[in-house]
Amino acid sequence: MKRVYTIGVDFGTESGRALLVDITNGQEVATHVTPYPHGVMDEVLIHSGSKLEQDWALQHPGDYLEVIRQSIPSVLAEANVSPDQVIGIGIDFTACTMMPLDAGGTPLCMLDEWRDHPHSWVKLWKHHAAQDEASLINETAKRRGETFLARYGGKLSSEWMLAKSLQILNEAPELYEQAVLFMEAADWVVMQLTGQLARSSCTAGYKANWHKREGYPSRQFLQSLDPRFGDLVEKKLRGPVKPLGSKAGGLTESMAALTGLLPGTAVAVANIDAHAMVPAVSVVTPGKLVLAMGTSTCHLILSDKEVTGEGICGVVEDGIIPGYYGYEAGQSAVGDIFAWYVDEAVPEYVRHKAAEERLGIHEWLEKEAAQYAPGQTGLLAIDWWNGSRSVLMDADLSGVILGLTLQTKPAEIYRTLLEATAFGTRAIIDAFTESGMDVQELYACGGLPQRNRLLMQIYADVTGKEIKVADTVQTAAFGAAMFGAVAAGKEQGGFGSIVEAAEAMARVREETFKPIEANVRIYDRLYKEYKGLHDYLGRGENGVLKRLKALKSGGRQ
Ligand SMILES: Nc1ncnc2c1ncn2[C@@H]1O[C@H](COP(=O)(O)OP(=O)(O)O)[C@@H](O)[C@H]1O
Ligand SMILES: O=C(CO)[C@@H](O)[C@@H](O)COP(=O)(O)O
Repeated sequence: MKRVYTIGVDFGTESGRALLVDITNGQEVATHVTPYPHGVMDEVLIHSGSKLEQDWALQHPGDYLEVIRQSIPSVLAEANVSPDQVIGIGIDFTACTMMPLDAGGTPLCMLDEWRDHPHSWVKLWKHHAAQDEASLINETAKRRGETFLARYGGKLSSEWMLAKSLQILNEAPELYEQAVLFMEAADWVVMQLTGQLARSSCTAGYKANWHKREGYPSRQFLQSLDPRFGDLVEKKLRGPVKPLGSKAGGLTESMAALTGLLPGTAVAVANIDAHAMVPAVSVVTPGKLVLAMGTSTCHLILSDKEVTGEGICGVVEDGIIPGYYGYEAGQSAVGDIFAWYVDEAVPEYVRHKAAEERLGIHEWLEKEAAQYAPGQTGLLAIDWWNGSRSVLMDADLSGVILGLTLQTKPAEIYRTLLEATAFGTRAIIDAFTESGMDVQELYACGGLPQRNRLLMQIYADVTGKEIKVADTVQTAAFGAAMFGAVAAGKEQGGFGSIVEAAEAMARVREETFKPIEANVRIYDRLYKEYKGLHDYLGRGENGVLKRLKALKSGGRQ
């Protein structure tokens, strides 16, 4: 019997990777990573070298095509698989990562006349410079009693499509006028692969406030933000919204030539990275919270009921698995906090010791940090290095470390940062539970659980719950590959639904992380302190973090 395969391509924050998977048993046959040549632009713009303002984060769309050009042929070659054995492709992306396009679908930043304008580039998910627009959107939606607001925890994020689009209108009306479409990078890549404009119900639902029955926010609402914003949906967000799991189209001749695949190969409607991981860890039913842990963490859970509440970044019907309401919450920085510490704040002697012991800096710090018992560092941190997505949805908050002394060691700080992110996750679990959701089990996936065992034990101890870990190295790409198999359909050797695909392909490791009772007790006490500080600094009782930010940006508050 001829073996058949699918390819999942995961577009992360720093790089993109392709994964070739055997459909019959879910075996990961070959993988290839392409770092983005231009990385994340958060200081200066390429070409002109002009300085970017605070909280900007841009990307180059050409880098996404580079991933396709390099990584797909590489996995085909490594696996020695012939193109006719690959029945489908699925992609997943960070989101909301959006860009303005001209009438031909070319990103404005790729045109000479616009390339020196920062607003012409891809705004990466962690571009946080649209907080003023997000605040206006939230106040206006609240005042008008817009029904969509409750589905997003009562607050839309500065990371999302409405805020980012409104920022373009406010700061670059001439560019806004010129843009024929605004598109999620996820959907743009699918358009490059298929030549078809197909927006994903997942990207539209979670990031552009689209609803299966109600559609996007109304013209009247958009107009009330700015009269020029009224036609955002008809003009710039136009295009069919297709359900997750469906086929967006077939691979074009030119993309077939570029990738080495056959023209017409089924391409799935795009997915968000974190959301693709849910079926990839075999979660297709309610009660199981999936932690997609990488640069940031997304928390995803299914339910058969629709509830609303603080901390829920979005609830979308059929948004993750058809037939269920999919819930998302998140922490805007997790791995990024650890990376900040390692890159910006670790003393030279740590680098020497790690090199002497032939360990990476993270690994050395993890080993040393594991020597401390919970509470023994005397430190406590709040994980807002990139603002708070859940539960406060406020990009203007910043990180805090409490309890430093002259004796504090780098490994103690590192441990404290790991703990802070675990407390942030516990606050999200509490918020879900308070909203009426039953969180029974935790499933961890993404890059972090594979890399840092101490982190996973801390999460088990802080949450008091056993954690199952994905048995895939590239969980998001694996999920995307599963959707590729569903888009190909049964006739091609694929699957009739994502649930069938999960039964055949997905798995978790046998080893789990179990809470250690003595640690749980101490972390319960520390979590109370975290929550107290979280509410004091985050809910307005003491606005010092915002005042510091205002001072930094030259404000006089
Ligand atoms: N051993 C480690 N312990 C903790 N964090 C790590 C370790 N190694 C890498 N990281 C962090 O993991 C993050 C990358 O996660 P990954 O899931 O691979 O990427 P992405 O989120 O972009 O898909 C980076 O922020 C990096 O700092
Ligand atoms: O916000 C979402 C998903 O909703 C993510 O794309 C975003 O947090 C980025 O994820 P990574 O941490 O780069 O994996």
